[in-house]
Amino acid sequence: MTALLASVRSLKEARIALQGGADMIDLKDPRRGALGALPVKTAAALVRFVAGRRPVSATIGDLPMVPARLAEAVERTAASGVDYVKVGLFSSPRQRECIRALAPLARRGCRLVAVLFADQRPEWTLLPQIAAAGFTGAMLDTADKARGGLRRHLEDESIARFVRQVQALGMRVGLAGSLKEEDIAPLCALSPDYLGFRGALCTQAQRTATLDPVRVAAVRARMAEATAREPALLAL
Ligand SMILES: O=C[C@H](O)COP(=O)(O)O
Repeated sequence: MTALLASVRSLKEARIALQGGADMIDLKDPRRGALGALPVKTAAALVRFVAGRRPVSATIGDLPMVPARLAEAVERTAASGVDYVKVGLFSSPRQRECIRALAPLARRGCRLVAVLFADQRPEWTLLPQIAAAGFTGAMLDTADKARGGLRRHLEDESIARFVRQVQALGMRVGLAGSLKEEDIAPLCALSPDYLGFRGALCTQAQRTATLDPVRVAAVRARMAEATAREPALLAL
């Protein structure tokens, strides 16, 4: 069943996401970029607030592909107590070096999720290395939120290949990137583990605005409807 990941930046938003039925609480400051990071103290306070009711993930920020900087940011973020740390693999010749630099952290038990960007010609060939480095999951997202959503940049067939490949490598797979309500059914049909949302959950669909309980409920309802159809689709 595809689960609902909701990106939140405050305690008030975390409460709305929990009450609205989000399955994963994702800590992020959308004003600071696609994977904008919250201060570690704020993240730790949010982890205490969620108190195990749902798994919690957090982003490390839109950082340059410098291995030591990523490793340091992952350690700092993990110290907040989150269950998963999301690392953006932005377009760069140093992506493989960065993945290698994070492997020791994965070996020490840090649950890492690699985020590839649909609007930056993501390299599916990185996936085996990501799995071998011990990452728990891989996600697709978009880096430039002004340039349209995931399905504007990649055909559904290509997204389906990503989902299958990540799952075949034994990792959990998530899809995000300015997803709208109408994207939910076609993407749930691909059976990813997570669909991730921020903009669609906010007032006037502005990702830098505040989570709106009415929108959270609408997305939750669409997800419930679409996931109810998943077993039937799988049986085809
Ligand atoms: O991880 C999920 C993201 O926060 C999605 O944000 P977005 O829906 O605004 O692209």
